[in-house]
Amino acid sequence: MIVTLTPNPSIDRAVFIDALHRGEVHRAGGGRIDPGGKGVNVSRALAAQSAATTAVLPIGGPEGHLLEELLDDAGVDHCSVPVSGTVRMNISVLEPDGTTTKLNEPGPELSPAEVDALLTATLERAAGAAWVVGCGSLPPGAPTELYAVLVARVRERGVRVAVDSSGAPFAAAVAARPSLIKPNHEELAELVGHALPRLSDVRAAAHELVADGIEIVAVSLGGDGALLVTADEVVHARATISAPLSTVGAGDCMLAGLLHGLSSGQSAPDALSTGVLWGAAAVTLPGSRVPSPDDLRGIPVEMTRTPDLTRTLAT
Ligand SMILES: Nc1ncnc2c1ncn2[C@@H]1O[C@H](COP(=O)(O)OP(=O)(O)O)[C@@H](O)[C@H]1O
Ligand SMILES: O=P(O)(O)OC[C@H]1O[C@](O)(COP(=O)(O)O)[C@@H](O)[C@@H]1O
Repeated sequence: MIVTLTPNPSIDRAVFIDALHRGEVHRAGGGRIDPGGKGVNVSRALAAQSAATTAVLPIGGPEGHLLEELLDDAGVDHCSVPVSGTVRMNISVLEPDGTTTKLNEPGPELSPAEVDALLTATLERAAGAAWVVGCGSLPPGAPTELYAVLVARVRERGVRVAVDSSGAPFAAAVAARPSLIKPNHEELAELVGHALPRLSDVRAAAHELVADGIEIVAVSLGGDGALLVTADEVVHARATISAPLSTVGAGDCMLAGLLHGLSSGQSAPDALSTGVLWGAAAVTLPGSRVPSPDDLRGIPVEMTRTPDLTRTLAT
């Protein structure tokens, strides 16, 4: 069982247009809505592969009801914590060449009691879980230390904990030493405070974090795949997708595949390959649709324990 906590979930609306022109009226060729928020996407990706998962999330307002309906339709088990504000709606504008412009709302203001209720619900479900994972931005009112507190409390219960976030909440969580983190290239650079143009720079930054006590650092690198670093291993995996459709939620699918692999007994390199496969499959799908078992077929993943560290990264 993998328990996800999404303090700031969303309804994701994807709008398809030919080209984005600032300040002009666009007639969209179509659109879709999906349940959203990073932990929600991790749970959706797991549920789509029939893996056990529960998503813990705040629910409020009409968008909250819609989110619950969408999760029910997708067969995603969820634990809704009622809040007085309204779940946000995030918009992705998708152009035919794969260019994605995202507009993310801040989310509802949570009261201290609502934040406590979210943590309590997550800890209740953590018992017996293989992993608890805290994902995404924090809504207004949630303390910067929310993920750091989650890490400490989950670890006390003997359960492994992962975090995927950004900015100050991510830095605070990293200081609390979760078992696993999954920054993307930009988030890792932000965390260590300097640019990481080559794979060797990413490896060095990840090594520093491992030396500080994080067991697994998995860095997603967009079209360059992902690099996983532990105290004993450096592994790179990559899948080539010739015409990516939408990268929204790809990192969440990658994290879901990685955690699923680890909790199913795969070695870290094999689990990384599973993660990269799920992430690559996600970019072949519209909006933030998550891959079905069929979508994973026929995508070859190259994995190596001796990556070319001189590789310059595109992302
Ligand atoms: N253009 C692409 N081609 C192939 N795979 C991709 C592409 N973009 C993303 N991926 C896959 O999705 C994963 C997550 O992508 P990334 O953009 O790094 O995450 P995030 O969504 O967190 O920013 C990558 O590790 C890779 O497996
Ligand atoms: O919590 P944040 O950082 O605002 O991100 C939330 C958004 O990110 C997503 O989880 C997608 O993730 P990506 O950043 O990987 O595209 C959406 O479902 C959601 O709208």
